[in-house]
Amino acid sequence: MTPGARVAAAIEVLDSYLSGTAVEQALTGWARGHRFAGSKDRAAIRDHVFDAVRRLSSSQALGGGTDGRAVMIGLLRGQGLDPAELFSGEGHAPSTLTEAEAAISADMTRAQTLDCPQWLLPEFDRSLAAKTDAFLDSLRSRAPVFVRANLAKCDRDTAVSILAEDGIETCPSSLASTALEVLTNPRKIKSSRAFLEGFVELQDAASQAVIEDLNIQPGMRVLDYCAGGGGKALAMAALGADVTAHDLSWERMKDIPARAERAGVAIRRVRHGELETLRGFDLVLADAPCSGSGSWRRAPHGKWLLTPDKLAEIHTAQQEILSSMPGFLKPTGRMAYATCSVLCSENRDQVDLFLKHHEIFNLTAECQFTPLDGGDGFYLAQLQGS
Ligand SMILES: C[S@@+](CC[C@H](N)C(=O)[O-])C[C@H]1O[C@@H](n2cnc3c(N)ncnc32)[C@H](O)[C@@H]1O
Repeated sequence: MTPGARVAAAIEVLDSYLSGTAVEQALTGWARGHRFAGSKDRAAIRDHVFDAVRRLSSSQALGGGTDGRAVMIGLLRGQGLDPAELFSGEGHAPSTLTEAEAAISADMTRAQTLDCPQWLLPEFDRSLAAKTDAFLDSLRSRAPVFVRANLAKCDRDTAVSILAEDGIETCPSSLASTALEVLTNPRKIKSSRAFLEGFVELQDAASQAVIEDLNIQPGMRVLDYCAGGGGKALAMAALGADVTAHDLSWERMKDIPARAERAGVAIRRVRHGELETLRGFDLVLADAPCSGSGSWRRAPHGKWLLTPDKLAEIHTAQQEILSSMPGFLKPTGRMAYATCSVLCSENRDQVDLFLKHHEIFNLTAECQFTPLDGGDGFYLAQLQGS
């Protein structure tokens, strides 16, 4: 496919997305109907689409409309390119720009310039103060890819060498002692020997930093209360913790056994109803459901899907999770509350509310990562009873 034909394909996918189809589903639907497209074409189309979703409001303003064609015109303009070069009308490229399309000059609001839903801007300002604009701007670009060296099988230098055998160049990240930033061939990771034999796992560097901050010791009994696919459970098990994984949804934990086997670690899974029988953990971690605002570089559709009502539901779930954690701790145990969000309303406000109703607990440590540190945005608060 020519570069112009790839843009035309991205316009089709964006039209489907903008009419309500989930972005992954819109991409898969297009690929099914165009089996001639090779993997490089599909990757290029995917990149256009995700770039456009990251920059949706500025692209719509710069393209002078709300459909896929306007978004792609605006995206190219926002990237400093001349859309007329790809909108050539030749072959399968999109038709040439109309006079009106060529003449658009946009006067954007701050929210449009930063590609932030207008209603969320005050909460970002409250949460990040002077860093808000730089943070929101960082969400407009692709996220780097990181892997975690699995200390249960190798050290970080060995992981670098094994990845290099498959042409995957990496460099150490300063965010965590296990983290490697992938510099070349990120799409090859899942088929590399390093991944298939469990020497590395895909995991964001800030996620790894959160685990490092927990100071896990071998033999520590840890409950991963919101384990999901097990990213953090695996990282803690690799440090020698005795990990029990729990999630409201059993289905979400279905990959944990295979991932644990590949990593050479053991993780026990418990169903929601069985948890009441388990007590006395040294550490209970809740990597709570959240808006995902810290990872919107990676999952940019999240920012356009969030509504005030959905955020309110998330707050309620976070409060309930925090309140149920103390029941699983041993008397001197520690609670760790984490989100991949940078919003105060999901982080410190939740912790303050918990502390107000649980006076014997103290906040012993707190940290907030943002994409300006290199990885995703992540919040961690640690609490201990007195
Ligand atoms: C941010 S994800 C966890 C990601 C995971 N810790 C990882 O590192 O891969 C949040 C998880 O919380 C789960 N969850 C939502 N509400 C819950 C609740 N009330 N109790 C326990 N888990 C819950 C969701 O099903 C989801 O899997």
